Amino acid sequence: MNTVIGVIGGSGIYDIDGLEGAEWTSVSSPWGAPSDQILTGTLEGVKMAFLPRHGRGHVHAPSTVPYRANIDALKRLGVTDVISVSACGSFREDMAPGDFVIVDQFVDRTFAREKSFFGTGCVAHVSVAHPTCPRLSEACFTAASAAGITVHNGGTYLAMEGPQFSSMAESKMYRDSWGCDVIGMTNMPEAKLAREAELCYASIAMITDYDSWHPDHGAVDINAIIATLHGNADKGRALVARLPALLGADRVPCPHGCDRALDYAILTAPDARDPALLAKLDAVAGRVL
Ligand SMILES: CSC[C@H]1O[C@H](OP(=O)(O)O)[C@H](O)[C@@H]1O
Ligand SMILES: Nc1ncnc2[nH]cnc12
Repeated sequence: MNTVIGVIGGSGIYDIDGLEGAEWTSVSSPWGAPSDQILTGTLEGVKMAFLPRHGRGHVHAPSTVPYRANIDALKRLGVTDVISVSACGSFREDMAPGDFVIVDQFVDRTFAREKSFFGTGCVAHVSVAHPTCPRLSEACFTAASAAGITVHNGGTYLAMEGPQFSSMAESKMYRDSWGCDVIGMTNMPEAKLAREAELCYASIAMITDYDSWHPDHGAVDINAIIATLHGNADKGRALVARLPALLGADRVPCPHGCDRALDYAILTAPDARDPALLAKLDAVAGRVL
């Protein structure tokens, strides 16, 4: 099996350079239109697929990003490993703007998004106890370190609905009572859907601000975020460029079982399954259906 690296670029990252045979490709999905076309190509002999999460021109808000269509479209292109690159705020003094965090846990506070490919007619329950892939996350940490980026290995990401930033009371609660490290608006349900689609998922959080808890930094300022984003985006691209060499073109099964997440997940009896839903699940769950 071949490795195909899928990169979901967040705010400030709308393309990547250096791909051989780069081409923007339209992918249709039964889950609706993805955020944009997908840039496909090869880097150091490894296939890559890049999707701007908000679309080129930043069209989609965090609540309206078509998360299911995006993950389904990447799966249809043969993607095996998804790297999410996102802007985020920090709850930790030592996780400063400009630093990267390889996220390994989430608290999902989103409430206005479709969170599963499954439902009436085909019910499935996958585990997200460990929502990111340790192997892929390790490769991201190694790539970031080699690219000279200040990177923190592990952190809990609070996924909020947005689009407004948090109040100071919320920010302090997420930090002091809930023990979260960073905050953003997009990694959920993306990570859950990647698990349902049996894709390895790693999240690179690029810190742009201290949210609103920090006594010396005041409220989140979008202009300051954008200034930091420009520096972060180049570092993000440098990190991604190192991944093909680390992951290699020949893919061995995930030692953590991400690519077998559906083995025992589907509860609906075969004769009770909804044919229309099964048809939509062809890419995501075709391996087990
Ligand atoms: C530009 S600040 C708020 C915006 O940025 C982040 O987007 P992404 O995760 O796609 O990089 C954050 O989650 C908000 O959507
Ligand atoms: N402070 C913050 N809260 C939520 N999303 C963000 N994206 C960047 N900074 C953020």
